[in-house]
Amino acid sequence: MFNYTCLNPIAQVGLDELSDQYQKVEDINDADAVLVRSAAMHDMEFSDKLCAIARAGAGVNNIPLDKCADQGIVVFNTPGANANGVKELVLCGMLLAARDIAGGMEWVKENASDENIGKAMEKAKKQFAGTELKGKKFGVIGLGAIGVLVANVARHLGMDVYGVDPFLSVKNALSLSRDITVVKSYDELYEICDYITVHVPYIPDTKGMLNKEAFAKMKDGVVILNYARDLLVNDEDMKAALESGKVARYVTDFPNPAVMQMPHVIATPHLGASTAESEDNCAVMAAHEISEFMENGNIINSVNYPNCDAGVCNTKGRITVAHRNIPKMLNRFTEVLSDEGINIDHMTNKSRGDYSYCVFDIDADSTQEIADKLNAIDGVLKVRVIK
Ligand SMILES: NC(=O)c1ccc[n+]([C@@H]2O[C@H](COP(=O)([O-])OP(=O)(O)OC[C@H]3O[C@@H](n4cnc5c(N)ncnc54)[C@H](O)[C@@H]3O)[C@@H](O)[C@H]2O)c1
Ligand SMILES: O=C(O)CC[C@@H](O)C(=O)O
Repeated sequence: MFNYTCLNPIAQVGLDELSDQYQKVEDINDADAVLVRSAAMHDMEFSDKLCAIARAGAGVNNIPLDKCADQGIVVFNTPGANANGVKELVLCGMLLAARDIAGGMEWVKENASDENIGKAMEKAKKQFAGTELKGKKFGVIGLGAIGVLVANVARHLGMDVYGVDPFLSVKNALSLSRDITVVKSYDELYEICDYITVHVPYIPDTKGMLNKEAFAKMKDGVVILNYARDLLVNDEDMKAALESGKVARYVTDFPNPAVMQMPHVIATPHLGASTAESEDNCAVMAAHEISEFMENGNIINSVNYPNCDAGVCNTKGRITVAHRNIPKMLNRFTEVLSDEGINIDHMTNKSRGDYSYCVFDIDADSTQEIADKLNAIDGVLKVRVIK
């Protein structure tokens, strides 16, 4: 039996994917696995029992990835599962920025009881007029799951689309409409675009990337869309850019008190992934990742350990070892197993940065005693008896 806990509401359709081998618990200290969305986990302590955290979503900046890796806790996310939900909201944000739809709707509410509203609005409407998206230059920073969809939809609207991504994958490059221009530097994109949208993870390298130096290179009156994370934008510099007119509109899914004091802000309350479809997709993918890991020891879509797929175990036993990526570890593991007279039928070892993960399929039943001996090796972070 495996225990799991949910730190945020997780769509039931996902939880239903967990078999009757799983029971929900309230206390994270009793859990083998955690399902989470945006709950802040940086200040949490994790028990030795905890093996896996699945983020039902893309961004993992709410989870202490290195601390988890050091404790042998594998963290997963659900790549692409909510990308369409975000794409549709970005499209909405572009339209809200191009035309004063919100102002117009507000005016209608205020004048709702005016018998002559039909006449009055024909006079009033000029104050809400805007521009069209067609023909405008649109820049996408980060051509991942969301960025690619946003770039393609903008192209279909007749925009002239540019993208930049220093780590563009072949899969994503192939998913881009052919007439989208991929540029090599942010500067190239900043100089030409009327609309700039950001879809990169929040990591030390991207912190505050939209700052006064970046704004200085952009066209006057540029529209900035941020459906990625608040701290990608330097708030003080954004305030100055909005006040001077350098940035005409800041459309963000991440309001805070400082942002809400700024002029020309269009804000939504982190709604990008809040659609029934995205929530279901993320929950189902997260539940599959947890089941595969808890039941077979396989790692799919991890963000702090290597992916590792040894399939279903067809031998008598399976043991997994999360360990530091340092020399001689495999020698030590095989020594423990051979000292026990155990033959290894199949072994997979994968590494990612400072961490490695090993799956041993053996010709004997795994015992807690063997697991304890492996656990005692310096550099081992977590050993699990799968079978
Ligand atoms: N508003 C929301 O509700 C919502 C929903 C989903 C995701 N997000 C945010 O959007 C981000 C992107 O999501 P995704 O699903 O597209 O992720 P993704 O991993 O598919 O794409 C991220 C892309 O950013 C690129 N990248 C990384 N560092 C970069 C850099 N320094 N400069 C340019 N590109 C860089 C990567 O190569 C990758 O292609 C997430 O990390 C998350 O913070 C927000
Ligand atoms: O869970 C959510 O609602 C938001 C998720 C989103 O920010 C993400 O990074 O996937």
